[in-house]
Amino acid sequence: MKLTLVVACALIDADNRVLVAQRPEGKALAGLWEFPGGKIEPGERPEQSLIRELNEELGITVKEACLAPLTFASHAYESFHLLMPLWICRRWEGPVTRKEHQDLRWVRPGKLRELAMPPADAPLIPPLIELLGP
Ligand SMILES: Nc1nc2c([nH]c(=O)n2[C@H]2C[C@H](O)[C@@H](COP(=O)(O)OP(=O)(O)OP(=O)(O)O)O2)c(=O)[nH]1
Repeated sequence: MKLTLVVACALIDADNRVLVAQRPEGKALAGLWEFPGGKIEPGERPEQSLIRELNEELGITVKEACLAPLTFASHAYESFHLLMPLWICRRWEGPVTRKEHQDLRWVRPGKLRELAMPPADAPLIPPLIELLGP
């Protein structure tokens, strides 16, 4: 089984809402709501990858010191096993802008279950509710 490492981030706003992004048409899991992030490129440290992805996907600049690890997902998809650490971030520079996704939404953690998310993401919701409230 191929192990795929993906880095992801829950951006958190002043009202303790979390940013979720709708995956583009034509990609795997299209239309599902995910945490911004992506695959690590060769030679990158995970935090560097995440900072790059957040800039490419949302147009924001994040300092490494503003990323805090929260939890991780480990999920067997049909063709690979996903290992996905999730960081949280409350501080960034620049406006959050939709660049690659179909749509962006700020949602209370307790509402995440109402969104269609990738199956790997379900276990990430309780730690967010624990941290931020429902
Ligand atoms: N960024 C992100 N990816 C997720 C989440 N949940 C989840 O199962 N994934 C999966 C979907 C993809 O298989 C993989 C992320 O890869 P990606 O979005 O960078 O790449 P992709 O599938 O578009 O494929 P590629 O064209 O870049 O090769 O992780 C999530 O919450 N955020």
